[in-house]
Amino acid sequence: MSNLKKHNIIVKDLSIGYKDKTVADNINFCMNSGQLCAIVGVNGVGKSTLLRTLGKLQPKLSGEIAINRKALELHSSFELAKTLSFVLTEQPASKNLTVQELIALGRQPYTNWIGTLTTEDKQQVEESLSSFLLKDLRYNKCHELSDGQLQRVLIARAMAQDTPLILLDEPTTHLDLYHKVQILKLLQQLSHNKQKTIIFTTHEIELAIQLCDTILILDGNENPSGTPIELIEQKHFEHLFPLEMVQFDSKTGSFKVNK
Ligand SMILES: Nc1ncnc2c1ncn2[C@@H]1O[C@H](COP(=O)(O)OP(=O)(O)OP(=O)(O)O)[C@@H](O)[C@H]1O
Repeated sequence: MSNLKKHNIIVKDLSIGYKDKTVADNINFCMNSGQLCAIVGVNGVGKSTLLRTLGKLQPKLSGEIAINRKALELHSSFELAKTLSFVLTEQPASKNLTVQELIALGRQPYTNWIGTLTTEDKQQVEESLSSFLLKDLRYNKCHELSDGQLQRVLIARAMAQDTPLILLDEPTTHLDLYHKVQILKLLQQLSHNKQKTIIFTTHEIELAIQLCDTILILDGNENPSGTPIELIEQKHFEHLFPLEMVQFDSKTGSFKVNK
């Protein structure tokens, strides 16, 4: 079942990008278990590239990424399947499965080669269905779901995988404000109640300020990280967007358009 040990991910002097192109460098942060963490920054600054690098979906250019004090590249695929789960916004495959079947796939790292679910696996699937408000939808096909419902299913599958680290690429895209808040609150509960480290990329900076424990701002320079209050006090949100267009109000933690 859930592993309540303390876990962390530490990144030092990380440089990310592609063969002939450095997308971002000078990335340093530490994120601990029980924390909901957002990666924010303008379009194209490298949020998804960083998330994919943290998930070992693409190689780093240089620097260090350590999960539980062990370098990411030294974790075997088998070990990583029990250490981190990755939730992508677009999930093309598996939409013909029912909600329950898709969530049960999260148990793959623990099952035998024909995928037989043990009592513990079934309990974990039930808990995930319940936590993400999916019990009434369990026999629905995934292609019948709304974007918000499908997003909950994909996160529930990651919860069923029961890894200490969960990475999500823009989990609130295409959702209305209510459903964005719903997803982020469910992620917050999961991180706090189950001591997971949950890191997600987002453009919802104001919601991240209200709901996250830690934020990493990719700004192409210092890339500061800290609690929302620390980052506000240090005025890091003020220069995120061109001042003549958008200004940050540190009293309300929100952005205002210059008319
Ligand atoms: N496969 C790739 N090969 C080369 N360059 C890429 C590749 N994928 C992305 N890039 C480039 O890397 C940079 C960072 O892209 P990335 O998607 O990480 O940014 P992002 O901050 O997530 O952007 P957005 O907020 O628009 O989703 C961009 O300049 C992008 O064009």
